[in-house]
Parts: sequence; structure tokens; C-alpha cells
Amino acid sequence: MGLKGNKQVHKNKHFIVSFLHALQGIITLIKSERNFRFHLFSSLVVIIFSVYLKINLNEWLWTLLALFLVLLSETINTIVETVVDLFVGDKYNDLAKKAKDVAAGGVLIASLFSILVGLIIFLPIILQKLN
Ligand SMILES: Nc1ncnc2c1ncn2[C@@H]1O[C@H](COP(=O)(O)OP(=O)(O)OP(=O)(O)O)[C@@H](O)[C@H]1O
Repeated sequence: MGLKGNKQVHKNKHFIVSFLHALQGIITLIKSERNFRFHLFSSLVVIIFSVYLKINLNEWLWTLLALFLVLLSETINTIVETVVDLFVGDKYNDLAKKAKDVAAGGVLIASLFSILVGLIIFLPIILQKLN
């Protein structure tokens, strides 16, 4: 804890400062992570589609849970990748591989959950509209 030049490395003292740093974190995710941008864009498409299909409250809750879980898992994946790179840099390391592969596996699990939720909620609605 302390100061490095004019760059802060000590703990935030005010809620608003913590909040601004958290916002900066989300902006960094959007700017630097292609997969996060893809999931964010997909989430917006699903939300617009859900508004159009007028899904009910229960369906909204499951849909939002699935979307946020994917974004959260992508965030955790980025944290793991960044921390691993901080430790090992460009060097090959078996534990680095394990950490990165497991983090990517977490994103896959969340994505599978969101696909299942999507199929359960939207397939019957779409089939009903087609009939
Ligand atoms: N330092 C390392 N040591 C061992 N294996 C590594 C290391 N860095 C990356 N890898 C392996 O290479 C794969 C790709 O690494 P990378 O950091 O590009 O992850 P990615 O999942 O492709 O990234 P992104 O989520 O940004 O698309 C990892 O899943 C891991 O198997």
C-alpha cells in the first residue's frame, strides 16, 4: 500500500472513488476483451428480443440470470488471465495452463447454462408463434 508517482496504489477511502474504479474496470473489459464485447452485444440482442416477445416475469429473471452469469464468468476469466500473465509473463507454466483452461471452462459452463435457459424459454414461444 502506498503511492507510485501520481498513480494510486492505496485503498479507496470513499465509495464514489471505489465506484469510479469499478466503472473503469468495466470500460477496460469492453475495450480490451473481444469475448466480453461479444457477450455484451449478444446480451443486448437477447434483451431486445425478450422485450419484443413480451416474456413474463419468471422468464425475465432466468434470462437475466443467464446473461449476467456469462458476463461474470468472462470477467473472472479475464482476472485469471491477467494475474497469470502478471506472474509468469511469456514463460510456459503447467499451473498457468491449468488456471487459464479452468477459467475458460467456467465461461463454457455459464454459456451452456444460458443456451439451456434460452432453449427452455424461447423455443416454445417461437414454435407457438410459428403455428
Ligand atoms: N503462460 C502459459 N503457460 C502455459 N499455457 C498457457 C500460458 N498462457 C496461455 N496458455 C495456454 O494457451 C491458451 C490460450 O491462452 P490465452 O491467454 O490466449 O487464452 P484465451 O482463452 O485464448 O484468451 P481469451 O479469453 O482472451 O480469448 C490457454 O487456455 C492455455 O491453455
